[in-house]
Amino acid sequence: MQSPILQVALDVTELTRAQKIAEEALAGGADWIEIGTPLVKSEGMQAVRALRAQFPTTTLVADLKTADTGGMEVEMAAKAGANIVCVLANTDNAVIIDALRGASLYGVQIMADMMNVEDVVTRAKELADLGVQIINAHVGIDQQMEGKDPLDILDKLGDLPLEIAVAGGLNAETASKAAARGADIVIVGGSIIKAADVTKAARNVRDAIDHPAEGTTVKTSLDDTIRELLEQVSAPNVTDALYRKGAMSGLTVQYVPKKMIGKAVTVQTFGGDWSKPVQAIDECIPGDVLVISNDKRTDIAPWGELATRSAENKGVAGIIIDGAVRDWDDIVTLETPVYATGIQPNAGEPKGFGEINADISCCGQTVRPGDWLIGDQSGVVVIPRERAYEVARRAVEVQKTEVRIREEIRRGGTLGSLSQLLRWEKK
Ligand SMILES: O=C(CO)[C@H](O)[C@H](O)COP(=O)(O)O
Repeated sequence: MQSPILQVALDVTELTRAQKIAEEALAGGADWIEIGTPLVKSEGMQAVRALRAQFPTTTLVADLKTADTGGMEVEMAAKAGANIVCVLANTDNAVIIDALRGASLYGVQIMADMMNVEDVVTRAKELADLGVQIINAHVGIDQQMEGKDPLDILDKLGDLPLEIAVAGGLNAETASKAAARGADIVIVGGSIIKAADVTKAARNVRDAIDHPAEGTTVKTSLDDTIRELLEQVSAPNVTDALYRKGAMSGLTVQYVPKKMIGKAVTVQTFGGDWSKPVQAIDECIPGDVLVISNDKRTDIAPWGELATRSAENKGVAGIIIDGAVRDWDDIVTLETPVYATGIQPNAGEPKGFGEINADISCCGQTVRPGDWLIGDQSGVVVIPRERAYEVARRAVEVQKTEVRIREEIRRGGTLGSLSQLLRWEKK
């Protein structure tokens, strides 16, 4: 079986960074270079021209995701130096036909991106009949964050006698599976271009697709998957993934012996009444986070060392109190993260006011039972339970992007120059 082509997608917004990444990816065994949609939107056809000048003989793919003016867009990309132009498969046939006219006039090929196509087999056959040369079984980046898998599309297209590309969050392991399932072109973006060592990451994928293997898939529960993803990231990564939302404020008292990740068990109590907070410990399962609203009272504590010890016995991942905590000298000898807005020696009476597992307001955020929390030395971020998987996936992408930027800073760049900060100021 012939090895698939490895196409590396330059999904960055700065041309100078893209050029360096392309050079490193080719050194690691990439065959084709894709001018990714973010790059072409940020830099225009100049990105294609610059990469053509830099790599005169490399196959360049312009991922325009054309949805209209097929011929015109293909002409622009072809004249700038592209060999293959990507159009959206679910656009009207009029666009595809015009793109194909342009392609034949300027000697380039058309790759049709199957994102959002319902019946992929029927559409792929139609496109092939129209003359499209390459079908891309693609799951877009936002779709990946919701758990969609390009290998499912590939499986449906696998038997068709067409040139098939596959893309969408592939890494060495999944790229190898794609090769084993017959992909002709394996397209990889993030897991190569966000690596500190792009050459090594490209080489890993190259080796993986040169030796295709199905491997074994271990099925894990959704909660375990979310937890595994959040283990890889920081609280700042998560708030970035939430477009700078979700951070709790005022948690100036922090004991963080380890990162805190877990689902909320919420408690509303009043004026230091420690009855509901202590009862809530018994409602927790290992890995939960206790989130307590003391009605913003920092003059009286509903939580202390004995409660923390009890929570630790139950495997609670951490405690957050919008209010005061006491016994701090002892709490800091334990192993459970505790966040609070104040320290105060006096507790209230255990009268039983309040509620367990109601929606509460805590440190500027609404917290509902089952929402996810991540806490580290930077603070605590709340993740709405219905978006937990998606946000965790996005946070991992934020974290991966930082890996590469960190490496570029290590090589002597500055954050401002690398990201061309001034260019992004709102005009
Ligand atoms: O076309 C794209 C996004 O629309 C990407 O280039 C493609 O999905 C490959 O990148 P990644 O491996 O990061 O998903």
